[in-house]
Amino acid sequence: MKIAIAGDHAGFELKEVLAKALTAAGHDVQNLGTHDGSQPSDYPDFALSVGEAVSRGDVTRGILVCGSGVGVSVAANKIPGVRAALCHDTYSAHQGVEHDDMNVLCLGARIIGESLAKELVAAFVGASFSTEERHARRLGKVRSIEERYTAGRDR
Ligand SMILES: O=C(CO)[C@H](O)[C@H](O)[C@H](O)COP(=O)(O)O
Repeated sequence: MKIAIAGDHAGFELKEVLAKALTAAGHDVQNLGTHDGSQPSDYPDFALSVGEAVSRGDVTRGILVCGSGVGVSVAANKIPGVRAALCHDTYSAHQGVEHDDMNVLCLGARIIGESLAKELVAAFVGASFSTEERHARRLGKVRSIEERYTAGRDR
């Protein structure tokens, strides 16, 4: 799977660990920074990079890591076509894909450890959107909300 991953200074170390693990598992990983965790950086910049890669269809999924996971999830969800969520339990990490077609997983490096983060990522990338009609119907309603605010605008 093509996956874009990024994070700010707070997420740098965990992001690097996850990028290596995903590559080792055979995924095509685009590491969009930060590439220097010693320098302060701003989470919206990375949410934009990953969100745009997902929105354009350059990658299938995105992963964002900041201190809490909140900042990147707030920022990424501003981008049309992005369905980002902060998940620190494995049920949400796969159910968010199965029911909600979540395409960006957000993690908080100051909250969880490497082992849980790896399990969350595995649950996320291993899940697929359900074929059951009710989920497609609900996703259509989510898309209608987005279209109400983006109609007529350039992406
Ligand atoms: O964790 C976050 C809140 O969602 C942010 O994305 C940043 O990682 C955090 O604010 C960084 O904090 P710092 O005090 O500037 O290191």
